[in-house]
Amino acid sequence: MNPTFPATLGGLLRAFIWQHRIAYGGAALMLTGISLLLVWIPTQVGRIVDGLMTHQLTGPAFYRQLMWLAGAGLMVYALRVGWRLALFGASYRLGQRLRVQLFERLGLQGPLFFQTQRAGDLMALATNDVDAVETASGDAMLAAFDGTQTLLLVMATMVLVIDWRLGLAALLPFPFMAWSFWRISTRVHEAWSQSLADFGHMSRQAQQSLSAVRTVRAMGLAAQEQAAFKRWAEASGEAAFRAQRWEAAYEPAVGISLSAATVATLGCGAWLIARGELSVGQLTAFVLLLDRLIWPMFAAGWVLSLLERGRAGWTRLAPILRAEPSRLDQGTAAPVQQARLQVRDLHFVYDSQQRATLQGIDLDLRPGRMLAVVGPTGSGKSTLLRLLLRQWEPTGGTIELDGRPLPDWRCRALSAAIAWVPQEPFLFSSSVSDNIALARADASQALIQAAAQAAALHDDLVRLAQGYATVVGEKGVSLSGGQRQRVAIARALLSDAPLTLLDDALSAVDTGTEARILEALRERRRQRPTCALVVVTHRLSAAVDADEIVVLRDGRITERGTHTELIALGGWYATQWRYQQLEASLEDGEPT
Ligand SMILES: Nc1ncnc2c1ncn2[C@@H]1O[C@H](COP(=O)(O)OP(=O)(O)OP(=O)(O)O)[C@@H](O)[C@H]1O
Repeated sequence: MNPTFPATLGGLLRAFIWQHRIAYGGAALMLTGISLLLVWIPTQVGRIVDGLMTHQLTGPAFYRQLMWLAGAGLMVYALRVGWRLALFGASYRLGQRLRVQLFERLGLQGPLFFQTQRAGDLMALATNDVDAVETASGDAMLAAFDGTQTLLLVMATMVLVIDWRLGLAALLPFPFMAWSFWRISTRVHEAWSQSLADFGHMSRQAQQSLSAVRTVRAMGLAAQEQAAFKRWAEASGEAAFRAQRWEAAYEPAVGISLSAATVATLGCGAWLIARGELSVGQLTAFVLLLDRLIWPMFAAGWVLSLLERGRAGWTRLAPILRAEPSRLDQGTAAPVQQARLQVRDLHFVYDSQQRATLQGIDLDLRPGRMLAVVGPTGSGKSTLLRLLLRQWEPTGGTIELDGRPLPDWRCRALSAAIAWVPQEPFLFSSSVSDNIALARADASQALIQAAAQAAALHDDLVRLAQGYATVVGEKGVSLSGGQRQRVAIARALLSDAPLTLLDDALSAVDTGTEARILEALRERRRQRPTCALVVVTHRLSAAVDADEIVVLRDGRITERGTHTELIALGGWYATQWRYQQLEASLEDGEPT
């Protein structure tokens, strides 16, 4: 577990408040000033009432007292603005820090993590759950401090300054209120936890439906997806409303308790006035002070509710923020100079699989050369590339690039050294130009165009209304599958990476285009002899010119050699080649 973040909300808030002690201290001082003034005002009113009743307060002295009251009111206003700026300024920083760290942490996680976490849930964490923790560090801290302080000050003034017997009478209903608060806060916590969990489900549902919008429509699943979304939205809303309903019960509990306290105070006060032990002004001040207790009572309920929400949010956030990165970046070597690849006795087993996906793989790829990996579907070809990219760690054996094991390289250096074109390339929702220049933001338009030409994409692009400036839509929806593949190939051609990995990346182009692209890649190796190419392909025509072809079957290399050698061997490769040649000639209408 990553120790940067404490496991509990209490721990997090303590650490954060200590870190921002000046802002919190300033807010606390201003709140104390407000509480003192708010307690002083009723006692001042009491003094004025007594002065008026005894005719001792008249003329300028009376107006002076009124001015003091007005001054105190203005001061309260100014201090209220001050604490808000200090406190909320700090609590927003917590929200911001949590969001940034969440994003950074997600960047350190590998595929295994994302196999168990869903994007929608992670979005809900970054929005709703962070909000809940932020509010707990701002509003809740304010209400807890201010409520407690006001309560203590008001009680002390009632008991010590006015009359302790009145104070005792006013306290009689308080045990009932404490019991009600405890009951209500338990229910509020349950309801908020449920609401946040259901909100996560709702976000996940929305993310899933929107990212697969074409499939959803094509399969006529829109109504079903909408119903699922509605179900989670309703469940989340219902749980939030349940929490609000329980929170609403605070008000009657406070109202009943304060009414009972007022009745007890008036009864006891009348008795004390009759005995000549209390003045009318003192009773007035006391009753006004009772009013000051409303805020601490509400604050108690509010604080409990906000902290419960914050706790529910933190319970979901902390495991993600504290999770160890699944891809350790402890290497120091950089940059990779040349694409020399050595794989020795490589084994790999996916956690969820019983059998090894790769077993005893040995490969040698020298700069300037091309390796082709072929084999039946599910034989482990893409897995091999994922291990080269360090998306997964081998369970046995070693992979060396430019003479060093992969973990010795800085992750950034490794990413910069390998241009990977996956089976389904990802395009960002920006222009085609930007998508091609992703790995080289400084590339000129001429270079981008040259890469597009080499990837046999240029002619397609000039036919688009906006040309290279065409925005490709989310995930590149406005381009065909073959165009998306060629944008990704142009991206690889433009990058400085010495090692290029094509994972069945020519499957959506015709054989003529495939040949042009392979020729461009060969030309690149000729111009930059430090570069090498690994091509995973089902179509053997893409492997013919490779310096070495390996056949993977059930995770093992069963055949290896050049095209001519493998044809002579008469194994899987030779059979597939004959079959694919026959298929191609039938498509061309040339019966053999
Ligand atoms: N993330 C994963 N978790 C568990 N098993 C996986 C995962 N990815 C792939 N596999 C399994 O590993 C095996 C090899 O898959 P891989 O994608 O490497 O095959 P491939 O040769 O590239 O297949 P294709 O030619 O169809 O793309 C398959 O049995 C697959 O089910």
